[in-house]
Amino acid sequence: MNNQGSNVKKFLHANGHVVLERVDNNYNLRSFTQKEIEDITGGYRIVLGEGGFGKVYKGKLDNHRPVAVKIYKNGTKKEEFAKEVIVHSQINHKNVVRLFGCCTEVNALTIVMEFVCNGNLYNILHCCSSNGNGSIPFPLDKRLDIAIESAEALSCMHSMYSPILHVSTTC
Ligand SMILES: Nc1ncnc2c1ncn2[C@@H]1O[C@H](COP(=O)(O)OP(=O)(O)OP(=O)(O)O)[C@@H](O)[C@H]1O
Repeated sequence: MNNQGSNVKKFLHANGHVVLERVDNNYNLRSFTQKEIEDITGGYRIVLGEGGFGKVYKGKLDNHRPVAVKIYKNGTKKEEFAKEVIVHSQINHKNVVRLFGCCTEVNALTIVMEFVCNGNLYNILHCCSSNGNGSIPFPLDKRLDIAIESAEALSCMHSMYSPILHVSTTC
């Protein structure tokens, strides 16, 4: 583990001990500085969306891999952030975005994760496409596929050593 990686480890140990007592301690996350996050997002140019904890930006790693970068609001508790990072880092499932790393600098708490290219599920389910003869609702068989795949991901998370509680599920 490089020096930066050990910074993340120290941060998670200091702030996430309640969760760490309940999960395997096997996270392998890259550590980013605030400056690197600025570079990855090209100066926070493209906003993908916004959730309860902060804004999500599109970014690109140095190997050109596209990523989603979630910047937590100032005032987010370090313990809350550490808990999310530790739990997310434990999940290894094809239907859950992979966590690549995080920034633990003061007032710059950020996670860097796999980018999902098909947009927001809410829009897919609630916005109809059009074929010129009126709007076409998203097909039922595809809705069922999404429901099944989501349930598989939730089931995997529930089967983990540390039970995961969901406040919201974003797909
Ligand atoms: N990995 C990703 N790839 C592409 N877009 C994403 C990704 N993660 C989030 N987004 C976009 O950003 C929006 C907000 O994401 P976020 O995770 O903050 O939502 P949330 O689950 O409502 O938030 P919170 O957990 O903070 O309440 C999503 O609705 C989606 O449009």
